Amino acid sequence: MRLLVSGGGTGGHIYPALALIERLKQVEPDTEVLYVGTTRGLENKIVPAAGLKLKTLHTQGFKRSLSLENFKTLYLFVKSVHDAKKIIRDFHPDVVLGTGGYVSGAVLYAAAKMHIPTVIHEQNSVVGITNKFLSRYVDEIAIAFEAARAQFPANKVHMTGNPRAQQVAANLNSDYSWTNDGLRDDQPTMMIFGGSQGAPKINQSVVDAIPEFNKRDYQVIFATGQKRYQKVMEKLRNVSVGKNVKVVPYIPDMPKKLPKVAALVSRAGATTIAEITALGIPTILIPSPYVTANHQVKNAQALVKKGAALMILEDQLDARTLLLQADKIMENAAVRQKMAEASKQIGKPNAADLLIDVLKKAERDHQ
Ligand SMILES: CC(=O)N[C@H]1[C@@H](OP(=O)(O)OP(=O)(O)OC[C@H]2O[C@@H](n3ccc(=O)[nH]c3=O)[C@H](O)[C@@H]2O)O[C@H](CO)[C@@H](O)[C@@H]1O
Repeated sequence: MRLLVSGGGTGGHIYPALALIERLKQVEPDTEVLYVGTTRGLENKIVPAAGLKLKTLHTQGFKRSLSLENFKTLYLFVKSVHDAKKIIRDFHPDVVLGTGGYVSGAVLYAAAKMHIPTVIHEQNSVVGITNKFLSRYVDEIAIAFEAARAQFPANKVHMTGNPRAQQVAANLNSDYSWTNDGLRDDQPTMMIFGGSQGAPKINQSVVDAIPEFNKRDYQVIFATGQKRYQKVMEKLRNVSVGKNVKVVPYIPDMPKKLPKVAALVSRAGATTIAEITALGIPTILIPSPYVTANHQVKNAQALVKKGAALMILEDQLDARTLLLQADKIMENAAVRQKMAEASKQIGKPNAADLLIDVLKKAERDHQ
């Protein structure tokens, strides 16, 4: 299959696309892929690192209020659609897949206008603005939360789950050793990160909790977010960081590390949730309050209701609440076991295969 993929901005849109590509190449080794992203997003780092060809377009989001910037956004959209058509003509894909972010709006719109089979993947329970716009034009729509179904034209929707789930599930027997990070393999390890970019309030709470974490019988690996690392390191200048705590800017090889994690503290982004539930990782979710329609709280509640996760709302987050919940999970293996079982019940470990079926359907129906 010649597949053109577009999705960008944050890891939550990029990793599902990469997971799908990895699986497609396994089942169809002669697959050719081209990735189209934005000039500024995380994809500029992650996509070439995965050995894929990347082309970029210059796009930006609409402001919700009336603003002159919106004229520029409109201009950039029209120009991006024009540039996307050229990229599509040169690559001549069999199918075009969009995984969200403004750039996929231009690319999928261009492809639909050129009568090329199109599929979008929505990772969230509340549909993103780009996918909502595209839903009129594309052939098929794949979702990961049942709650998204009613927000799309019913005849196009397929429940697939998030392909990242299948990718991490395939690594279940990872032989990763924490000694690579200066930690030990004989202590339970808690991983902490605030989504793909890090989160200031989570970072501050972890910094404040480090003197206590130093005394625990468990380990902590904490990713600050690439751009927030310096700031955290400045705050830690006068704090001693114990041997059982490791602070890094970003964790690039999650599929290898996640199966070795005893528990996780994270935002409630859709892709993180797909990973947690595919592996059954007991988690403390701290939903981002800065997202459309507070959708991370809805994502998180789906797990909390089933006993698969605990939740701390951001306005209640500090070192004390974090430590309280962390100890509850990390100091009791039976609690972790129960949460893990509940979590696995929600997981969709064959999501990539189901999405490939949808791509094939779009291709077939065009013939
Ligand atoms: C603030 C915002 O708009 N967040 C949205 C964004 O989240 P964002 O991209 O932050 O979050 P997600 O949780 O969906 O995905 C994060 C991804 O980054 C990975 N990761 C994270 C940290 C790290 O050090 N290394 C690493 O590889 C995680 O394993 C995961 O695969 O897109 C998601 C999917 O549309 C939405 O649900 C989120 O609400």
